[in-house]
Amino acid sequence: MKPVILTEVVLHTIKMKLIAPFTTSFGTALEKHVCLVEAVDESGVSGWGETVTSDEPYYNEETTYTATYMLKDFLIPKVMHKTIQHPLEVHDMLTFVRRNQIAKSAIETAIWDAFAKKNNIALSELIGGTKTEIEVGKSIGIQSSPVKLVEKVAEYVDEGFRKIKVKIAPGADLDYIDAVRKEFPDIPLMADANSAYTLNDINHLKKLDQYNLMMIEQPLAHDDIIDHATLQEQLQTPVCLDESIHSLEDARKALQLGSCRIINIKIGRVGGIGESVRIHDLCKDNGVPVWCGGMLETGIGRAHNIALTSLSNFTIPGDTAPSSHYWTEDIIQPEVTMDHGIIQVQTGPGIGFAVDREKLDRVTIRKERISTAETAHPIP
Ligand SMILES: O=C(O)CCC(=O)c1ccccc1C(=O)O
Ligand SMILES: [Mg+2]
Repeated sequence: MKPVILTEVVLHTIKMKLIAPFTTSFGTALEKHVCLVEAVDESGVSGWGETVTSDEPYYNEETTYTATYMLKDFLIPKVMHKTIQHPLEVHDMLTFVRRNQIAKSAIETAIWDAFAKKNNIALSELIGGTKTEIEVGKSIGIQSSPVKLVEKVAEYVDEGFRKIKVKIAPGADLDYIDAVRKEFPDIPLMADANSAYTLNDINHLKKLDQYNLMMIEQPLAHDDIIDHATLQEQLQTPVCLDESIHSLEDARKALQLGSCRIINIKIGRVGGIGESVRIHDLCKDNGVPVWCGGMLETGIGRAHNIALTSLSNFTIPGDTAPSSHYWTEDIIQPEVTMDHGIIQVQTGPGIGFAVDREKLDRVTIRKERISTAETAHPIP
């Protein structure tokens, strides 16, 4: 296959308003700033990536602005003008910078898209995806009351979503789940705590076992895999890890310790598509199912998620809901749409969606071009 050689990277910083506020145990998001990374190959082909960051460092330590800075001063200079034989090489090229996985993922995913487009192959096919369509779930933020939540769940079940994920936090947990289960005894239902509990809450968390949940996602600290193992031993409900898994090594250790029975793979959180595929394969070899989490992405991040989810061990519906659930207008053509809870995997080259330049320009607040590998810092 033809290698990629980047001659220019364009950073499009955009601001988009969410159609509705999204509340988790760490706060409420009303709008998002993201940096879209356009990686231009010497052939003129552009590949696209997205910093799936939040505006504040509450989910993890990164923000859109820290990610943009890391990209400009360290990560892009490292890959600029290099001959990249295959995008699987990019992960290791970027390990000279510690952590900053979302920033790394933004340029890594752009290179995957550029490489796939240059070689006229769908991203899904390039990574070994076998599914032609994927099942989708809906992640629902914390609502003002259990009644409100039940209304929302009813709406999304009617729309055809294959899984309902409810955000929980102390004070908004058992009553909420109880109300949903009473109304919907059989739907695939799960809870996501975003690290809102500690092991002191173990007896409280055990009460969730009566609701036949598919899993509880990240109940304990964002940086923990030890206490999660203790909790999993005492819970019937499978524990799923999100925040705690940043790499293949983290996943290996969590599985070895028994910290979870399911892993939520987010491309941004683990530093890109290469590492996502490796974690998928490890889980598959160990009989551990995975699913693709969401970060309220624009169409670009959403497109990467769809391609990734085409891998065979993504057996649980993900959080990749259609564009219209987040934005009045997405920046890709066509937008991501869903039919009875199913999204078709794109078959066109790369991510298979085109960036709508006109719509992009309307939400752009800054545009910077980088074409040199020179920086203020020595790059090893
Ligand atoms: O994109 C979606 O719809 C899922 C949103 C979601 O749950 C989420 C959004 C922002 C930060 C963390 C999370 C999470 O999965 O924990
Ligand atoms: Mg989560």
